[in-house]
Amino acid sequence: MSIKTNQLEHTYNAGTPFEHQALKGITLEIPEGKVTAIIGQTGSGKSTFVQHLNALILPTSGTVDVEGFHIDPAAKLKDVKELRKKVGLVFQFPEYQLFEETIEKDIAFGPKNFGVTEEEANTLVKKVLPIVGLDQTYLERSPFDLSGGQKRRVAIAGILVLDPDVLVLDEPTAGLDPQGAKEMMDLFMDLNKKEGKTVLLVSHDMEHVKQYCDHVIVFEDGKVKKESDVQTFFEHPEWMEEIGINPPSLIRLKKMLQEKGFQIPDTILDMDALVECVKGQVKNVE
Ligand SMILES: Nc1ncnc2c1ncn2[C@@H]1O[C@H](COP(=O)(O)OP(=O)(O)OP(=O)(O)O)[C@@H](O)[C@H]1O
Repeated sequence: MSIKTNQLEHTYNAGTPFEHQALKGITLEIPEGKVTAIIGQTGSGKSTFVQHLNALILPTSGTVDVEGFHIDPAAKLKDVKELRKKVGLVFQFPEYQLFEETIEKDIAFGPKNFGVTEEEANTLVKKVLPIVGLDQTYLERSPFDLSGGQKRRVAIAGILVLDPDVLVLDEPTAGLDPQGAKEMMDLFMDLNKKEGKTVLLVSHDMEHVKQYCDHVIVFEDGKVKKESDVQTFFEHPEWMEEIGINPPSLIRLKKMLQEKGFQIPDTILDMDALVECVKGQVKNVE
C-alpha cells in the first residue's frame, strides 16, 4: 500500500503571533517497498511532513492515507494508535528517548503498551536484539552505560520490535562516525530488501541518498520542488545546485573532469564506469 498525501498543510502556533506555515499543500505518493529520500534545506518542512505519517502531528488541512488509515485534521488519537505499530518513526537522535533502567525493559515498552504480555514482549526483545547487532548480554544492562551508537541501536530496536511495515527515518545516522553510519544504513536496507519494508529516509547526506535510495523527493519552503527516480536525479547536478545541496563526491569529480575537457556522459554514476570512461581519453586530453 503506497502512502498518499493530498494538499497536506501544517501551520504551527496557528492564530498566535508565532504562526508559521511549515507545509503548504503537499500532494505526494510514496511507493510501497521502495527506499525514498526526502531532501531539502534546513527548515523546508521535511520533519514536519514525516511526523504526519504516523499521526504524531495532524494536518491543519488536507489528508494522509497510510496503511489503510485516513488521517485528516479531525483524526482522533485512539483511532490512530494501531497506525503507530505499522509506521515506525525513528527521530533524529532517538537515543535521547531511552528511559527505562534496563535495555530489555526499554525495548519491551512498546509491545507492552499494545497489550502484549510481559513474557511475549521479552521474547520479541530477544529476537530483535541481534537484528540491531547487539547480543543477549545487553538485556540486563542499563541503556545509559552504552556508547552513543549502541544507545541508538537500542532505541531503533524499540521501534523494530513492533515489526512496522513502514520505516520513517529522520536523519538516522546524524552524529555517527562513517562506519557506524554505514552499519546503520545497511541494517535499514536489509529490512527493505529482505522483508520488503517501505523506507522513507530524511537525509542531508547525498552519498547515502545516491547509494541507498530508489526515489528522491525535494522539499523547498514547505512545498515539493522536485520528484524523481534516483538515477535521473543524480544525472542533473544543476538540480542540487538550485537547492543549495552539495552533490556526492563522484558527481563533483565528474564535473571537475568535464570542466577539464573529458567527455563524460551524465548517465555515468559509478566509479568503475567513470574510470573506464576517462582511461580511454587520457591521451587525447594530454
Ligand atoms: N514545534 C514547532 N513549533 C513552531 N515552528 C516549528 C516547529 N517545528 C518546526 N517548526 C518550523 O517549521 C519549519 C519546518 O521545520 P522542519 O523541522 O519540518 O524542517 P526540516 O526541513 O526538517 O529542517 P531540518 O533539516 O533542519 O531538520 C521551520 O521553519 C521550523 O522552524
